[in-house]
Amino acid sequence: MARNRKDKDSWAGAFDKSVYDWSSEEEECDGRAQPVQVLIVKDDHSFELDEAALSRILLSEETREREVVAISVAGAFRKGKSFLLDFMLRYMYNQDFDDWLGDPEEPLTGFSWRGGSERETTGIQIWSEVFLVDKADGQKVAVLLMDTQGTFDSQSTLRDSATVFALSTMISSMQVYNISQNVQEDDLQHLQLFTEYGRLAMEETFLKPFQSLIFLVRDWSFPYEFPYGHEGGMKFLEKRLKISENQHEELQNVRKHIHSCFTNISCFLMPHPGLKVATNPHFDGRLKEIDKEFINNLKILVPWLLSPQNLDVKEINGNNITCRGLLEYFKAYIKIYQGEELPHPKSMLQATAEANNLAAVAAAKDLYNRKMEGICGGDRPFLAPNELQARHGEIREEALQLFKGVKKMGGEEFSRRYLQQLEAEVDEVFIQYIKHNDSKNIFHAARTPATLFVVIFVMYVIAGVTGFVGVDIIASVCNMILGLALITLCTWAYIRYSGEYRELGAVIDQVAGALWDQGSTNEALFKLYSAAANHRHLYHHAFPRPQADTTEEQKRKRN
Ligand SMILES: Nc1nc2c(ncn2[C@@H]2O[C@H](COP(=O)(O)OP(=O)(O)OP(=O)(O)O)[C@@H](O)[C@H]2O)c(=O)[nH]1
Ligand SMILES: [Mg+2]
Repeated sequence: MARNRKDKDSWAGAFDKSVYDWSSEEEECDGRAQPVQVLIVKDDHSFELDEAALSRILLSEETREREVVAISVAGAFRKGKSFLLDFMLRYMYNQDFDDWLGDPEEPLTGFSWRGGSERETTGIQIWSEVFLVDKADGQKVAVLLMDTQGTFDSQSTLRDSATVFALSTMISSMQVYNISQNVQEDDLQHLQLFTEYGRLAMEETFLKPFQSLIFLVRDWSFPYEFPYGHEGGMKFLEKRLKISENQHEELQNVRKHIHSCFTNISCFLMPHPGLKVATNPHFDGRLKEIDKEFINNLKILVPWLLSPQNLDVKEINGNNITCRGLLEYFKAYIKIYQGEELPHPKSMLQATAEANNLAAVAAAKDLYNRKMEGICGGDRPFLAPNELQARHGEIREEALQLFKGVKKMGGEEFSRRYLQQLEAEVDEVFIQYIKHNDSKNIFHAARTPATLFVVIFVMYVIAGVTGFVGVDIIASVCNMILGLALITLCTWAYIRYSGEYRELGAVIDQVAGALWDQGSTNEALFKLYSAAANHRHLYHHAFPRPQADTTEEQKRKRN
């Protein structure tokens, strides 16, 4: 459904109380405007896009080809986001009236809001009615209002909060960042985390990924420092987001990141709405119970956000997006968050604990590598394998002790995983050291040519003997093998000299190695056998046969 904001007749019906009298859970059954749940966060913390509902809003005849302005309000839970959006709705319906705020006795309805400490809004909700607004250049744009799940409620993981915030920032052209009392460093850090999570899911672009960011500071209590409103807000924000040389790098990075993400950044300081709003459980949003100061600033804030000249059309990669385009982007973005390719954002403690443990793993591995290099690395001479194994054992233990000795956050259980990782990595590196050490063994290096020489020699002798005896067929087979071995030897020599065709060289080495091992095992078996045969008398001497038993048995047999 779309409503033309200039269409006064339609406004009267729209502002009728019944229009707003909707709970967010109800379906749009009789065409009356209501919030529509388009992004659902399920109990298992997965996300689902209600494509049908979103299509109904974005693909209606009047809106689908119109350029879209998407306004979202996001921030921590229970800070009056939905409450503010309902005033925005009033403005959209009543804009042409001076007194757009309406009747002081009128309860505030629209997006579902309430008092209390438990969260209210979940996922992302969009007002079912798209407002058609005439911009100054005569173009009609479609304005979409979006309410979001508050971040950091007790039922959401950090990933849930980051995803909802990131998605709303990616989809909207104007993101109102609703914060309470002040712009704290953690507000900036969370914004950095969430926008980075959004940027990760978007294609790389040379343009800034997001458009307008409006810091909306609620319950501002220092008007004597910076006055309420936009101008005070801008001066305040300028001070907060200033980057200076002598600032710590961490502070600079957060600020640089925020500047690099948004095309426009502004700020508005809002006064406290009064104790009735904040603490009275029966407060239903009627104006007469809200502080005058708050209402006065509301009258400035909402037109400042929503008047036609201030509406920013949604742009992606420099192109204006229509409602139809926005639907496609929404579908594409949600797929990325449903998949597993994005890393999960981590809590500060978890990220710090991981960094601590990884740093300790790196330091321990470094120690191991340094010490092993001193023993068998580079051009150190060949070391007996037993000795190498013993030294590895000592140094490995030293590295593990170093890891265990470093102070790390996250606890024993958490760091055990990293200890196992360290052990595995050290053992893997040790295999490389063994290979490196082996390669320095001159006999090892000569194994391939030696094997090939032996094959050539043996084949030569067998071919000679069998040829002499007259078994020509065997002689020619041996000659063939001899030729092959000779070619292989030449090829191997060329590969070793030129460094080309290294794969082929590796195959030759492997085959020669296998032959060598085969030969040496056979040889070892042969040696074992002949030693056993030569020294059989010693065996009999050590384990004499049970003579008596045998004679008795023989006697029994004879009987
Ligand atoms: N202190 C204070 N309270 C406000 C303000 N605006 C609204 N409230 C009150 O804050 C409470 C929560 O309002 P909601 O609009 O439901 O808050 P929300 O941020 O949408 O909450 P979630 O949907 O749970 O994230 C209500 O009792 C409002 O009366 C404000 O500017 N300051
Ligand atoms: Mg809400």
